[in-house]
Amino acid sequence: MNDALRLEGIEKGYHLGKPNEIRVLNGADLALAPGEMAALVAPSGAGKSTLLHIAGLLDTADAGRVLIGGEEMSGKGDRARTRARRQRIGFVYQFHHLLPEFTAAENIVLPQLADGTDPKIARARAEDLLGRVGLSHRLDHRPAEMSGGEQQRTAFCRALANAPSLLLADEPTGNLDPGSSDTVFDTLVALVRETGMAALIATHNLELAGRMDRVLRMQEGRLVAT
Ligand SMILES: Nc1ncnc2c1ncn2[C@@H]1O[C@H](COP(=O)(O)OP(=O)(O)OP(=O)(O)O)[C@@H](O)[C@H]1O
Repeated sequence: MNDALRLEGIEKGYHLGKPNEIRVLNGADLALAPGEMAALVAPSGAGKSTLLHIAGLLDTADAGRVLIGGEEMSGKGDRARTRARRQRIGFVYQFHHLLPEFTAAENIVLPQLADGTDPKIARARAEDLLGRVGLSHRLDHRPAEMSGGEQQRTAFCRALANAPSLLLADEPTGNLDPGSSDTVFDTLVALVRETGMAALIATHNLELAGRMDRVLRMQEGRLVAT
């Protein structure tokens, strides 16, 4: 079976004008099997976000290949990358980035409508997903009317709206206090396990990382097993 995500020889630098070139990724390789959950642990500035953005087709590498479900994405144009991002990849950020003027359910309906799903089916899926993370009573609340943990759980549901095969999360509980971070993280893990997605989750929290199938570190712009 194809890997859910495969990175081969990824290089990335930021060119701020000589002599200020920063090399962040320097031949990073990764193979993530379907259903596998891996943690990405590295100090601040090591390049976790850069790697996740490249894997999530939000940014392009200077060199190397990105394969999603066995399909090479590196050379593809914007339309194909956008479609792959919408259908096959879910992304969770440290801050929820929910649309403030829409309710929790609407935030999960919208990406489905963008993908051509029937509105009734989209609404039913939003209700189902929010129910699974214990938010059936928050369907029609706007983000400002929810707690930080509730907002982040809604953001997880939005990432899963179009049933992607790969979830990428950039410190998904980094913005929450330690107590709610733990329970919200548990919710994310349960949701990923239930759906059988592969997931790559950047976190500073070693205890949370230890609950994944595998923990990866970044060392000199490469990924290494711990
Ligand atoms: N757009 C950019 N332009 C220039 N430099 C950048 C840019 N984005 C990131 N960098 C630099 O690249 C390096 C890696 O950044 P990145 O955000 O990937 O690290 P990180 O491991 O995710 O850090 P954190 O844990 O603090 O979020 C940092 O030194 C950062 O300053």
